[in-house]
Amino acid sequence: MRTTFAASSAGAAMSGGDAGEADGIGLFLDVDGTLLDLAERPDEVVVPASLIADIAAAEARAGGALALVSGRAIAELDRLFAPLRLKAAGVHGAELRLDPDDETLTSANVEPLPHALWAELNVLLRDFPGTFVENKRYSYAVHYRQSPGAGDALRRRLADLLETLPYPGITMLDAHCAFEVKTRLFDKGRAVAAFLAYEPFRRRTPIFIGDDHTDEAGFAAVAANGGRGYSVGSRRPGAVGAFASPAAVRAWLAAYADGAASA
Ligand SMILES: O=P(O)(O)OC[C@H]1O[C@H](O[C@H]2O[C@H](CO)[C@@H](O)[C@H](O)[C@H]2O)[C@H](O)[C@@H](O)[C@@H]1O
Repeated sequence: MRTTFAASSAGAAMSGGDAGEADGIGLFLDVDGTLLDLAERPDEVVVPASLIADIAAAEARAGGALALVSGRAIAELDRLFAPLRLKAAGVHGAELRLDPDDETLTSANVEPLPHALWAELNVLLRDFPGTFVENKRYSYAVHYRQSPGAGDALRRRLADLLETLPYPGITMLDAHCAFEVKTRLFDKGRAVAAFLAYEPFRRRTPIFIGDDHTDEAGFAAVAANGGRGYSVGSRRPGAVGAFASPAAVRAWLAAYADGAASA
């Protein structure tokens, strides 16, 4: 069963508590292109066994204040990072799991996208061999990694489609060789804000690490709450620094988990 989550009212209902344990940071980690190297297809990513152990140890060092903030669905994150079941935001914040013992919640007012739009996208993609669309209920990700030259034409066709179809409020975001078709009702920034209203994130200094345009809302949210965003590869708008690669993020996480690095 899914429940609707309203960040503001639930946050106000939280009791107080000292969040000053550990070293005072709250870690928000993007997945693809940040913790994991990018792969040709979404189901081809490799999760190093050492990463699972390092995330668990980093979560312990952060006093539990660690969450995945991903474009993937939470069920998919659980499969990738098994046996861990982490605090997580999925599908760019449409799904929230503030406590690993809880079920997955959907953000307030967020509904699955219309099936008719899914059908329209599949028809459109017949003109773009090598592309495909991934159905995440609250977002349809149109992938063109295997047809990289198609990006510009595909962007124009998708924009035209969204303009002409009767689905108000649906937009698309540029991602890595993909366009995320979603409503404007949720994003990674709002997901981070929801976590920050809860223990153990309250009063922590939030750190967000992400790699693409969809992560920029996360960088803005941590900056607005006294924290810092770091991108991966190039330095993206809103980030105060950048890791060279996902391998560099994993190395930092391992060092942080060991107590050999801080944030
Ligand atoms: O927010 P993230 O955790 O970074 O997830 C973003 C998207 O990741 C996946 O797509 C991306 O990674 C694939 C595997 O490396 C790659 O083939 C694809 O080109 C990338 O766009 C995932 O499929 C999406 O649903 C996520 O939104």
